[in-house]
Amino acid sequence: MAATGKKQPDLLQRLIASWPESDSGLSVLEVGLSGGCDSVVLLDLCCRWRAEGGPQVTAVHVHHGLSPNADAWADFCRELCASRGVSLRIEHVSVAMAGGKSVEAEARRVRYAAFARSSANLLVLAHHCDDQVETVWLQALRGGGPRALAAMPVWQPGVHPPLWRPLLGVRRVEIEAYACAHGLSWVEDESNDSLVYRRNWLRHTLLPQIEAAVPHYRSHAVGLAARMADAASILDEVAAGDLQRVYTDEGLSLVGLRKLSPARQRNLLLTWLEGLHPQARLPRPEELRVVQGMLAATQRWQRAMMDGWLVSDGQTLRHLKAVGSEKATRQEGPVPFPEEVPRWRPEGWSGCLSWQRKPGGLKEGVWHEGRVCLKLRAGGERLQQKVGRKPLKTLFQEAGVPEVLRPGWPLLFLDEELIAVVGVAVSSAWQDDRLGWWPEWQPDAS
Ligand SMILES: Nc1ncnc2c1ncn2[C@@H]1O[C@H](COP(=O)(O)OP(=O)(O)OP(=O)(O)O)[C@@H](O)[C@H]1O
Repeated sequence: MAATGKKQPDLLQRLIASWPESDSGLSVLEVGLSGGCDSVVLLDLCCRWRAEGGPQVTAVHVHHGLSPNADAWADFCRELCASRGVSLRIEHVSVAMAGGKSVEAEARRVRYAAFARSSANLLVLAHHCDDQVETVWLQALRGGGPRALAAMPVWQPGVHPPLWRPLLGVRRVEIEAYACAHGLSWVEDESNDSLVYRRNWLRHTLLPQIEAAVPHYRSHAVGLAARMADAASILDEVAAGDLQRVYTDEGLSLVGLRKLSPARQRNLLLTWLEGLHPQARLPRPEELRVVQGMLAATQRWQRAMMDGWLVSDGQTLRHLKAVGSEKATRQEGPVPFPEEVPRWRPEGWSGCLSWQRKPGGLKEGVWHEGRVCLKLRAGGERLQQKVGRKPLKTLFQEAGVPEVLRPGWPLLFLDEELIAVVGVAVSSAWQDDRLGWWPEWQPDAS
C-alpha cells in the first residue's frame, strides 16, 4: 500500500491555517484514527506539527468489531502510534443492529459516544472535501432541512471534546497524493466498496456521473453547505427569540404561537421538539407529523412521545414526562409515603408531589399514620365523594385529565383505600372541609 508520488508540501500549512484559535492554550489533541488513508495522513500531519512546536498528539481507535479484520486494524493503529510516539486509546464498542436502524448510523452513534470519553482538549477528524460533498448529497436524498444540508463544520465547539476537521477543504486525491509522497501505509476497509451502503453507492455510481456533467459540482455542494449553515443559524436565532416570547410557566402558548407566520410556527416547533430529545431525535418525517399535529391542535390533543406525552388543551402545549411506569411500579411495589411531606420526589416516579393548604384537602396528619403510599391505577378504583363512590374515570373526565395521562396518574392510598387522586380530588372520608392538605403533582417537564 505504500507508494511514492508528487509531494504536497502545503497540507500542513493548510491544517494549521484552519485552526481557528492559533494562540489559544491547546495542549493535547486526539486524532480519530481508523487506520484508513485519511486519518493516517492526519496523524502524520499532526505529528509534524508537534515536531514544529504544535500541540501534543494522542489518538483514539474505535474497534467496532464489525469486520473480520477489525483486530488487524487495531493492531495496525497500535504499531503506527508506537512508531510515532503517540499514545493510543482503543475503544471497544458493540454495534446493536436492531430497531430498523442502519449499521452505519448505529456505528457512527457508538463511535461518537466513544469519542466523547476523551480527556483531550480537542478531537481531530480526517473528514475531507469529498466526505462533505457526499454528506450534502446524502442529506438531500433524505429530505434534510437547512441544518442537515449544512453538513459538517470545520470547527464544532459545542460538544465534548470539541471537534476539528482541518482537512474539510482538502480533496481526497490530495490526501492520497500526500500519503503516497510520504510513503505512508494504511489499511483498507473492505466495506468502502460495498454498494449496499448509500454513501458508497453515491461515491462510486452517482457522483462520477454528476462530475462528468458538472465538473465543479464539489465546490457547488460545499458552497451550498456553507449557505445552509448560515441559514440554519439564523433559523436558530429566530426560533430562540420566538420561543422566549411564546413560552410561559404553563408551557408553550398556542395563542402566541398562532400570531407567528406559518413558517416561523413550524421552525419554532421543530426547534422545541429537537430540544426535548437532543440525544435521540425523532426521524425527520415523524417530527414533521408531530408538528402538523401540534399546529392543528385547536382542541384537546395528545401524542405519546418516547418518554412521555405532548399534551394540548387548545391553549397551551406542554411536554409531560411519563409519571412512573407500569414496569417501575410492578418492580418496586407501592412507594411508601415519607413522614416529612412538603415536597416529595418518590423513587421510580419522574415527578414531585407537593402540598398546598386549602379547603377540602386531606386531614392533617393522615400521612403520620405511616401507611400512606403512592400507586398507579390498577383498575376498578373508586374515590369516596359526598355523593357516593365515584369511579376514577368520571373524576378524570370532570377534571379534564387527558386520557393518555390517566394510566400513569399518581394515586394516594391509605393501606388499600384510595384517599386522593392527586391534583384532582380527595376522599370525603378523609377530607377537612376547612383547611386541609391538597396534593399536587408536578411531572418533570423538559
Ligand atoms: N473506527 C474509528 N476510530 C477512530 N476514528 C475513526 C474511526 N472511524 C472513523 N474515524 C474518524 O472519522 C473520520 C471520518 O470517518 P469516515 O468513516 O468517514 O472515514 P473514512 O473516509 O473511512 O476515513 P479513513 O480513510 O481515515 O478511514 C475518519 O477519517 C477518522 O478521523
